Amino acid sequence: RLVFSPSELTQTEYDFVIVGVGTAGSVLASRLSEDPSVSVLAIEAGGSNEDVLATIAPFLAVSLPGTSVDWNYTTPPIEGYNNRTLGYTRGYGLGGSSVLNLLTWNRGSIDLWNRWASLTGDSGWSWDAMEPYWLKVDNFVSQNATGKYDPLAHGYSGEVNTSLPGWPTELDPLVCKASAELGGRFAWTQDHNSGTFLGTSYMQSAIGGGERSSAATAYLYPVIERANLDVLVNTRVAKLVEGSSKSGTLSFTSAVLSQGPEDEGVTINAAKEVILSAGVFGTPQILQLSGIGAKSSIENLGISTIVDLPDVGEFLKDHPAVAAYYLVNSNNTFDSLLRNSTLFADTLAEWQATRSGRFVDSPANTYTFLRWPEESDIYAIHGDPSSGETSGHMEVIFVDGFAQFGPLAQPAEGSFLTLLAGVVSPTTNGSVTLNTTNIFDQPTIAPDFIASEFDQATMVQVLKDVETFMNASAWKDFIIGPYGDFANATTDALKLQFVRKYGSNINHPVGTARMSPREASWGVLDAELLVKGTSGLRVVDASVFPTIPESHTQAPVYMVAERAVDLIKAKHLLS
Ligand SMILES: Cc1cc2nc3c(=O)[nH]c(=O)nc-3n(C[C@H](O)[C@H](O)[C@H](O)COP(=O)(O)OP(=O)(O)OC[C@H]3O[C@@H](n4cnc5c(N)ncnc54)[C@H](O)[C@@H]3O)c2cc1C
Repeated sequence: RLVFSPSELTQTEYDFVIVGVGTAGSVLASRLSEDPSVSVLAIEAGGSNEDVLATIAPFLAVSLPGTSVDWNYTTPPIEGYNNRTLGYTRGYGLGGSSVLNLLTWNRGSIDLWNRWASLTGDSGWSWDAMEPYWLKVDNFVSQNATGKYDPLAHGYSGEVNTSLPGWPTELDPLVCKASAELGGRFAWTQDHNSGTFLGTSYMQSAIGGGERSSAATAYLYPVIERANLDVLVNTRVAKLVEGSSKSGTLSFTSAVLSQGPEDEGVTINAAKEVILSAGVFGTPQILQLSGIGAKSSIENLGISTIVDLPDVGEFLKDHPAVAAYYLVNSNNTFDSLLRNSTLFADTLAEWQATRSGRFVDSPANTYTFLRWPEESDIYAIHGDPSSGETSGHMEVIFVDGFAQFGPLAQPAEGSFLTLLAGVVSPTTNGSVTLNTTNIFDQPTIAPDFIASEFDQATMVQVLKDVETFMNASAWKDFIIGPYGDFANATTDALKLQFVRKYGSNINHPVGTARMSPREASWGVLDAELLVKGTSGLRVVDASVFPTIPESHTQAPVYMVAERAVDLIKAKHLLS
């Protein structure tokens, strides 16, 4: 049941206390409460966004950042981006970021999962071992699209509805044609979710029947009335405190719940485990506030270090990206839709009446992942930071209109094509550190985009790849020419300047509580996601990723959560 205040809770102890009911937290709340003998409390900082139209209609997703469903974080000035600050979007409310993300559905490459198995020393994270969890999550509903996907690469009875684009755009055949014309690194790939995230393909998304499928709609809402599940909203976990000590280790099985900066809070206990699923910024913040983190940084705020784990909040990785715009010869891009309120209202009405039309998709239908060319000397200079040959170094997303991404707003006139270009194997590390001891104050989230030479060189390379792709003759009747400062970014140095001026990110942060082998001196969690040096405390969300996927991140979060459920059920002998 949904609960709005800690005072409405009828118990002070539950078997499991889940902190953050976002993407991973919704999976855990749903799966752990499958066993009726188990009691579960899931605590979410935000509320329910079930009725917010833009969280349901896929095309409107781009309007969600900066609204009440967003945490609205801000970064400090980022040196690599000419000391600009960026807004950093994270989902606030049930379903977390799965409710406002841009829906792209990527499983991660074969090498990504095998690398995680090797880094953690646990073959359970390998591509083969994770296949059952992918099948538990994926419910691919575009079965009639023969030739456009690999039927063997999908699940058909998982929880999240997934599909190919439902509203074809004029760009789709042009992207296919340019890919066929250029071949090589740009060649067509039937289905990235087969395991090789390289080449050009149709985008698959977490959409079914023209609506977003989120962790909230797929996992949480269908079970929210279970008698053994309390979902407490509008409440933050301010910190964890030591519960009774088990087997000589420090047991963090009590959580302090708070509804405002002045609220002293109430304490709730977990008989079995506290599971942190507060996301890549919330999880390290709670750990640090609880005295689990780098001694050198938390003691500055007067917090006593209970477990000295220097990697908490470190190794923040995200995909830097920049938008390159082209003016196009067309009246069909979504530019006219955004400028014409009658057309917009009619398109919305069509979606509301029949779940059809342009609003059934996010604004992109096709994209490409690329590796640096084999002959490039980048490998000799920097090595290969990607997971391996099934993973890319860069990505380009094709958007059929002017997508506002970064500081440029949609011009008053003209039709556009946006190429969102970025690095998917960045080597730059950022961090999340506390500013104050209050959970209601934002921590410092410093992604430090393009600080490394590899990331700078790769941003330049992907913009060259954009030009190569757009020089294919397939575009000759469609493209008028590059728009704005991108037209003048004709050298490597000017391209880097362009990135510094307009670069942003694609909202895929991971890694702030990395898993590692239990005995390793690095990392925050062991391979079963338990916080090192503690008992009864686990982390399950994007912060556990030991490396950044060279693809979009939500499906791996769902898969990690599904495996975590099995680990937890096995440990506590649950059904
Ligand atoms: C704008 C945007 C676009 C994206 N686009 C894509 C895409 O197209 N494809 C893709 O694969 N991925 C995309 N992503 C990334 C993807 O959505 C995330 O990787 C994934 O959802 C993260 O899941 P999570 O469980 O780690 O965190 P979240 O889903 O963010 O969940 C964390 C939850 O914890 C709650 N919380 C935090 N602190 C506390 C606290 N102290 N107490 C209680 N609750 C707390 C939060 O409110 C939130 O509900 C996008 C993300 C964003 C923001």
